[in-house]
Amino acid sequence: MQAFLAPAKLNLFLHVVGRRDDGYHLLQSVFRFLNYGDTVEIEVRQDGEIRRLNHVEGVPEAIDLAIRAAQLLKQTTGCTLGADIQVTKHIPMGGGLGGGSSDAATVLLALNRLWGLNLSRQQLIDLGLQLGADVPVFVFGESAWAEGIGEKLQPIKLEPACYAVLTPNIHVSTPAIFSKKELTRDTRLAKIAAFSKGYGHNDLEPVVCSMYPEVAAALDWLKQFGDARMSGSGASVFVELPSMEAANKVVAEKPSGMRGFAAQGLDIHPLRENANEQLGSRQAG
Ligand SMILES: C[C@](O)(CO)[C@H](O)COP(=O)(O)OP(=O)(O)OC[C@H]1O[C@@H](n2ccc(N)nc2=O)[C@H](O)[C@@H]1O
Ligand SMILES: Nc1ncnc2c1ncn2[C@@H]1O[C@H](COP(=O)(O)OP(=O)(O)OP(=O)(O)O)[C@@H](O)[C@H]1O
Repeated sequence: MQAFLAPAKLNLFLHVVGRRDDGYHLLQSVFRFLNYGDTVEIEVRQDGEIRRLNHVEGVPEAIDLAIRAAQLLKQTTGCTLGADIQVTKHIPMGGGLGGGSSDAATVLLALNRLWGLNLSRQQLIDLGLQLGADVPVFVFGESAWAEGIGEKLQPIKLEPACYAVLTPNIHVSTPAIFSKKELTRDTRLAKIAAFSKGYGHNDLEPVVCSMYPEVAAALDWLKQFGDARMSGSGASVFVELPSMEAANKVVAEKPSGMRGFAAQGLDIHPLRENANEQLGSRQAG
């Protein structure tokens, strides 16, 4: 089996700027990957079957985004090969860190190569969007300024940074948060040039904090160390710290009732180079 990283992401800020007719929300956000994530192991099968080797608590095979990504890629391309897929989860589920989405993107990127499909990065982004709004950025593969529902992506240069990430032991439902009446949906549109460290806020944060006191408490505690924020639709909260030593120290001192890890920003997705090669060979051919 070949092993691939599916990194976690942070939303450094997240503005809700509108709503589409289909109910999906228009966002502006900066996505940053972390050098912490799930491990996705894949082995090509000659018989065309797609099989999940692991059990994920609460995630039946039929809805597992890693498996659905493989099935979608197979259906779309008519590839006759299959795959054994094993995901070792480290990213807290429903944590706003994009775990399932990242697993799906890693499967798309890895199978594109292992099945010899030569789909372009843009084709994989389009497929990823069918699986979820957070999948495209992982296929895009670098720190991004995101618009639309998360599929309009521009690269953005970010300073190196270390983070402490805490996840209260609760599960936040993304659709439930987006459907709340109290959610503000009219933050003013900004340009990418407006972004610098500490920019913006997370519009979903007050809604999640009012529904889940555990998230409010985690944020309050983390704010003693800096400008703490929630990622995505929560429940995870994070703060930037000057070093990994400082980040590890914060995680070691975290209050009970939550998970935590320290990580560094990851500028390029480990599978990004492969996507580029595919793109390059396609253009050359
Ligand atoms: C909050 C973020 O994590 C920020 O990165 C993402 O926008 C969420 O992305 P995701 O978990 O991949 O979300 P999806 O699985 O596509 O959507 C779940 C549900 O969240 C709501 N949703 C999601 C994304 C978005 N831009 N607007 C929405 O209103 C919709 O009700 C949708 O049915
Ligand atoms: N491979 C997978 N890993 C984790 N969750 C998955 C997976 N496949 C499907 N899911 C489903 O997706 C839900 C959300 O999980 P995920 O970890 O992606 O949330 P999240 O970090 O809040 O995502 P996002 O930030 O994209 O909203 C889970 O509760 C689970 O039902």
